[in-house]
Amino acid sequence: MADKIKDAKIIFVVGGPGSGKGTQCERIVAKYGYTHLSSGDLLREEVASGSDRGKQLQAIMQKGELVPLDTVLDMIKDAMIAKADVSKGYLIDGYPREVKQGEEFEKKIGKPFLLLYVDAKAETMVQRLLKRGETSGRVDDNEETIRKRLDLYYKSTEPVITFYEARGIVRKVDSELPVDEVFSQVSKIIDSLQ
Ligand SMILES: Nc1nc2c(ncn2[C@@H]2O[C@H](COP(=O)(O)OP(=O)(O)OP(=O)(O)O)[C@@H](O)[C@H]2O)c(=O)[nH]1
Ligand SMILES: O=c1ccn([C@@H]2O[C@H](COP(=O)(O)OP(=O)(O)O)[C@@H](O)[C@H]2O)c(=O)[nH]1
Ligand SMILES: [Mg+2]
Repeated sequence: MADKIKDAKIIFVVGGPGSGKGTQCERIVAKYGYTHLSSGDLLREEVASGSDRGKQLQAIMQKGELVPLDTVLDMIKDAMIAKADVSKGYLIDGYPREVKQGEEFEKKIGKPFLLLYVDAKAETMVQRLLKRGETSGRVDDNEETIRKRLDLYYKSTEPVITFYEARGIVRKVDSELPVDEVFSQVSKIIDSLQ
């Protein structure tokens, strides 16, 4: 089964909470036809199913902490295999959250050719998430949890960017700009690589 995705084209999309990863991924899907897999969305689907595992996940996410690495990786892998026959490539959104997750992904699945780094200022991210929280229904879009997600992002996820910089596959976009302008930067990057 895993053979099906052995040579898949993979893009990691990394950035702080509310930086605009999901927004840019939607645009990439519309233009390039990649399969969008958001690790956070996969986890929220499990929560919505009402399963026992979902209940445990919700408790972790509500606190802004990280779900165990193997759980997330298994979900991503299953979702990739399910789409293998129709996929031109995969956008893995919000993953890896820590260097170890990236290493495990590469051992079990494959190597990304690009890490798209969606960069915004902390205050911008907080404001966007508070606004989103008015309608998103996400248990983690509240001020207290947003601060924790942000702290964890700087502590655990930023080192992921440094790790892949050494490999020369990181490209940064400035997501303080309007969505269209950010996407224009994203398009140039993807066009130059494929
Ligand atoms: N002004 C502006 N707002 C944006 C931009 N990108 C996203 N937003 C807004 O910011 C909020 C968060 O965007 P998402 O795309 O959900 O961010 P995310 O990085 O996927 O966030 P998480 O799912 O929390 O990781 C949304 O309500 C968007 O409307 C941007 O480039 N410019
Ligand atoms: O690989 C992942 C992705 C997400 N999460 C959990 O899911 C939440 C929401 O993640 P998402 O990427 O949707 O949003 P972000 O925190 O980036 O705003 C995080 O706070 C974590 O609790 C996790 O543990 N591992
Ligand atoms: Mg998202």
